[in-house]
Amino acid sequence: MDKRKSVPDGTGSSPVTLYGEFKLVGNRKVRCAVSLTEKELIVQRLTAAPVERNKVVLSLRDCVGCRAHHKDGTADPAAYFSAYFYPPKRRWVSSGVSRQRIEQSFRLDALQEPRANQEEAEKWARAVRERSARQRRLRDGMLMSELPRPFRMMLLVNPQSGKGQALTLYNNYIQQMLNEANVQHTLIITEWQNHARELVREADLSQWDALVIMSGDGLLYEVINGLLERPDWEEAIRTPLGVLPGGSGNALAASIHHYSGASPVCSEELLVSCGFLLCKGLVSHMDLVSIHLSSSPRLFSFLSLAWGFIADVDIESEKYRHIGAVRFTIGTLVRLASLRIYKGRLAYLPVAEDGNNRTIHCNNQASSVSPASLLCRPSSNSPCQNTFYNSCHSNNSLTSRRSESTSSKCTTNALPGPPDSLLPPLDQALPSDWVVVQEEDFVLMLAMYQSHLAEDLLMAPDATLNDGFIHLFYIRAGISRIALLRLLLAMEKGAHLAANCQHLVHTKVRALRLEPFSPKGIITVDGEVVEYGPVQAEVHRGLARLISG
Ligand SMILES: Nc1ncnc2c1ncn2[C@@H]1O[C@H](COP(=O)(O)OP(=O)(O)OP(=O)(O)O)[C@@H](O)[C@H]1O
Repeated sequence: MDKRKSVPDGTGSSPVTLYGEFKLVGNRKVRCAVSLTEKELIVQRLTAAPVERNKVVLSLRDCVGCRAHHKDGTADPAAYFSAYFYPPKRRWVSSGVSRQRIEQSFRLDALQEPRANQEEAEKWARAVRERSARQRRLRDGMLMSELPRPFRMMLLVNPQSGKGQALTLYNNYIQQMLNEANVQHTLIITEWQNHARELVREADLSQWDALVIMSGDGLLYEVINGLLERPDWEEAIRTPLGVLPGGSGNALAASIHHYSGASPVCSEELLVSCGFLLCKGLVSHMDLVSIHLSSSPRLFSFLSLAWGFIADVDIESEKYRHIGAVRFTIGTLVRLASLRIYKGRLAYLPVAEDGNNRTIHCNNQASSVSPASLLCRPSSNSPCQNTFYNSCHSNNSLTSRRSESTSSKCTTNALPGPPDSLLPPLDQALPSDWVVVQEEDFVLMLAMYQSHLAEDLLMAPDATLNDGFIHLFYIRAGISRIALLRLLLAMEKGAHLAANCQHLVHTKVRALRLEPFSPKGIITVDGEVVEYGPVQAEVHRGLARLISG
């Protein structure tokens, strides 16, 4: 059966390493010539019709799994093997491409002995799996790290996320894909806010190869913060994370879909795409950003920090949650109708030309620091004269600011998680190499570390998973409603940066500080409301690991 021959009408890209002739499951009358190369599974029906019409060539890059099986409790001596593919296919009704499931199942009955048929089926299933794993690991000529097989996954599903359909989506799409890929998973349905955070804070992580959420971005925010609250945070945050879109925004899911090189898709197609990437199990590093607020503990963020128009729309549209992602459109129109100006002070540490930024001690002296050295208290002898405070408020005496700051502590050091080497305490003046934005009237401030802010908002088109940048956007006051609407519409395809709008500023930074002036307002981190008031942030390049295909 295994004749190891070249198939004369193969694709010619690589030689056939395994060949067999089997019956097609579902149509036993049809026999097929099945050839396996290093890159493809080629199935050719042995009928009189012209060859090209009878041939299916499936790339092993698109294969999530292959298994051998037989029919229990029957006298049938045959064995079977089934391979599962999710190739990108052109849509029928609209332009674009989405992944669609193809199963190829074969019946092996050439031998009398059921055991011999089973062994042959297992040999094929193993060969398909091994070759598709090799194809997965080699992406763009680069060797990617891969989760072990089979991998054990904790899958946290928020039944309330989005339109409340995450569990149904799991049942309809994901369960089957995970079984096909032989991913062992334990399903945990979250029951209250912070349930996921508590679970991962206490979990025995040696039991899991990956922690995956099926929800909106809020549940991943909980998982990341839960991991970084552990005493063993350094090891814990290395646990590969995964996302399956089940919320209304699904920004990280849309970002990893975008990084995979795929074109925009609708929600259910995004779910299949992310399910496929999850089954492939390729792991990359992902940037995290530490966030300091006045009196709350330090937080970690994987997506965004927002103030002004976008934060308001996100939170004010919560009341339309039942209608899904359309809530953002309605929220945008409502807020546009009564456009607000947000007053505050914004400063940032730009990305240095050489790509490196100096680090500071708590006393603002520039040098590289060890975590232990950050345990110091801020010095009253700061050498930095051109500070955030004194450059913006010349009537505020530096001395009085300094006396305030000497009472503050470097709060990061008492907590688990990496120390922040670029940030002085929040109530202390900023170093001289920070840029202070001259304007103090804004329509919005948005710091992004991934490409998408929502499924249909490509905010930072050139962002990558671990570029080490905070992509800082702000829109100055004075923009007309119509110009703002045009910008927001352009964001859908990431065209806003080319729109030449004088009011929009985009820059790449390592750290930032925002000090809103109004006593009330909304600040969001990864779409979740946090304490309103002064806030600062620093990026930690590649701190987390994400299954991203
Ligand atoms: N069973 C539950 N009941 C109520 N809230 C929950 C439950 N499980 C999780 N949560 C909370 O729901 C909040 C929203 O979740 P999530 O962000 O994942 O969904 P979403 O808001 O619909 O999606 P998106 O952020 O994409 O808009 C999170 O803060 C999470 O803590």
